[in-house]
Amino acid sequence: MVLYLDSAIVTEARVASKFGWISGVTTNPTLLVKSDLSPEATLKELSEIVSGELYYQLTATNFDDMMAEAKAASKLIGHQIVLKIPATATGFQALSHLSGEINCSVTGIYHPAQAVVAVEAGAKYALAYVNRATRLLGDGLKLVREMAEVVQGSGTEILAASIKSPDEAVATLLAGANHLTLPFSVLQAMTTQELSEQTFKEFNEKGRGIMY
Ligand SMILES: O=C[C@H](O)COP(=O)(O)O
Repeated sequence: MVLYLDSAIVTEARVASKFGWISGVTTNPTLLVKSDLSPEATLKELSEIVSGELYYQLTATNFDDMMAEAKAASKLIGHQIVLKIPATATGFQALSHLSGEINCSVTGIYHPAQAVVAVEAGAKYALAYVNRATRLLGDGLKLVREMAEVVQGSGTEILAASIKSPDEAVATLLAGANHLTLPFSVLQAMTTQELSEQTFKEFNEKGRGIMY
């Protein structure tokens, strides 16, 4: 399992990369627009900050433009790129042409059948939007469970996104997701528990180590 930061804010990526346990950054058009820099400058900066994978979501909607955008993004980001390709008929066609040369994921999956096509077209990752699917379909965890079952044994792994809390992150992994991408606030929240803070305060008040 790996954890990614789901953000295009350069300062967040800088802090998260220093955590030491974040394997890359996922972006999408609405995250990129929140950056102070242009999408190109943001992606360039992120590629320098992050040592692992950097996800870029295609915005083109026809096949030829998707291919051109994929090549431009690949040139800009380099070997760290993972393309996020929309789960549409044209997207799957683009995926089958691109997956031999660039690491690709399929994004915006709302039905396990789309995950089956993602496998056949060569996706490295299939993305489930957990919270969004719960809001739109009633049960995002069921979607994750079914996707995990249909891709089992293939070369495609489930990357879960749209996760709003540590509880939802854990439930998503228990439902069968292989990897998670999380907003900065959720990553931070996952490190902090009031009881842990209290426990170590108590130890340190009652005893001492070699330094203090
Ligand atoms: O790129 C996908 C995002 O993680 C979706 O998250 P959201 O549903 O909060 O926009």
